Amino acid sequence: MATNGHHNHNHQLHHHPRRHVAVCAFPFGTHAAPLLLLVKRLAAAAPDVRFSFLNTTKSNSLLFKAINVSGFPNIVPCSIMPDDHDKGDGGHHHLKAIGVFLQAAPDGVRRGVAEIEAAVGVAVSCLITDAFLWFCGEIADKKGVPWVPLWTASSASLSVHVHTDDLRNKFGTHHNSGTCHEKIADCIPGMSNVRISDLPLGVVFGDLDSPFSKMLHNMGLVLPKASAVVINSFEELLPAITRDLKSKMRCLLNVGPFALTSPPQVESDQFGCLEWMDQHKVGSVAYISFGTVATPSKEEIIALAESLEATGVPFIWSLKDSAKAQLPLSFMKRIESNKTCGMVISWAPQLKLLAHPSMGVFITHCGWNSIMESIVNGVPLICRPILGDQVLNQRLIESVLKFGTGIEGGTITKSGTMKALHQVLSSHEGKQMRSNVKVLKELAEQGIRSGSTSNENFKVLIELVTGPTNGRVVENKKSEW
Ligand SMILES: O=c1ccn([C@@H]2O[C@H](COP(=O)(O)OP(=O)(O)O[C@H]3O[C@H](CO)[C@@H](O)[C@H](O)[C@H]3O)[C@@H](O)[C@H]2O)c(=O)[nH]1
Repeated sequence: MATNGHHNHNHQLHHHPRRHVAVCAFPFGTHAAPLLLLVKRLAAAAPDVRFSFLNTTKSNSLLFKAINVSGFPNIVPCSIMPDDHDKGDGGHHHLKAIGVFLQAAPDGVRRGVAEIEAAVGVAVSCLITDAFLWFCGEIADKKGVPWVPLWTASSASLSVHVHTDDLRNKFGTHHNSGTCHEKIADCIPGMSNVRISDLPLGVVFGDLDSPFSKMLHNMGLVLPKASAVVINSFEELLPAITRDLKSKMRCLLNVGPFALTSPPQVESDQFGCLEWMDQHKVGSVAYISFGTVATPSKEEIIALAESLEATGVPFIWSLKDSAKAQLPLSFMKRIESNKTCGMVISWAPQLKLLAHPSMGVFITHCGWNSIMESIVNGVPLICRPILGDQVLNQRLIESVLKFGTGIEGGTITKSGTMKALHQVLSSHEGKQMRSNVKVLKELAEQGIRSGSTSNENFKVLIELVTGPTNGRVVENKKSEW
């Protein structure tokens, strides 16, 4: 394992920090970014506490370029986790790389923590980690310090993992979702609209023995024992699920949406998207992104391009260069000769785009960060989930929160997408979706006002992480390690 040159040499400030918190990231997908944003918020509240950000070299170098921590000498990137071999294609390589990382991670964390303790000369007094790193609970417990995992997705998917054994007991386990897919996951409070087929792979169907499924199962078993589980959400969004999770956890802290409470400060607009948006009518533009992990098939990319061409809906499409090559030549020629019809770019300033008045609809894979960002900006969705929690997220959006629609048949076809675009942008139903998401936006904003839930939860978190707690009992239940 390589220690890197990232160690901070600002000895004046850090020779004797009051406390030393180890933060352990999961280096795939959009997991490390929300963790660093949370740490920034904590570091601002506790400038005399040092936060050592343990991660792989590759992830840390991308992350600390994307998120500016220059005003935070107490956040120190420590690239001492086992390095990943992420090919970033969302397929087999990605899962394999995750498996390799997960296998090496427990030792990596133990050694990493010992290294930073030796380097700083102050013992670690709290472990904040991605929830996927479930084994950190035991590491923290052995050290006698709090473990504070961050769950980066929705409370609904968290609940599914916490209730995995209940689901398996009731519905059995299956090779695929075919045999039980229309059944309702009603053994989980707040899930009366969720079908078994909406659950992530590896819970009751799929490969239950893959390293990823096992990790999620183990995580669901140990999270209730964590000192506090932190979520990028707000309690009012899914109140029944929140209530149930609170009854199962020692402490559950919704401290989001991060898009409001810890927005990233640098979002460069190198392609001039915002000026382009200025030229379009209010509520008219479609923004398209499928996140950082997976991309739809070539056929779907072509069908999406055709639907945009046929409808004439102006668009900004964030698409990796490798996938851009799959777009039809005629489509590329059209957008090159007439820039106002749309742009295809490799990375968009998503939050700023969603906040722009011209934004009309977000065609999304339903990653949780994207969903929260849509809610805080009041943007309705067209959903094309691909993996993991995304199908469940689509179900919540369509049937519970009601601010978006799927595409007929579940995959992108020209006619299905044209229909969905019409529905969201031009129909009465679309109007209703827009007004529903505005209500959620308002709830999110209320949640972060002083004295409200997310804000109060953050205060509890600060006390827990930076202590001393002045006798205040933070948890609802005693530890059962
Ligand atoms: O051009 C782009 C594309 C993406 N983003 C940002 O990238 C993030 C994407 O996050 P998300 O929507 O959550 O997608 P993934 O990166 O795919 O997220 C992974 O992690 C999420 C949180 O655990 C899960 O919900 C997803 O299923 C999983 O794929 C968001 O903050 C976007 O604002 C940009 O800024 N510009």
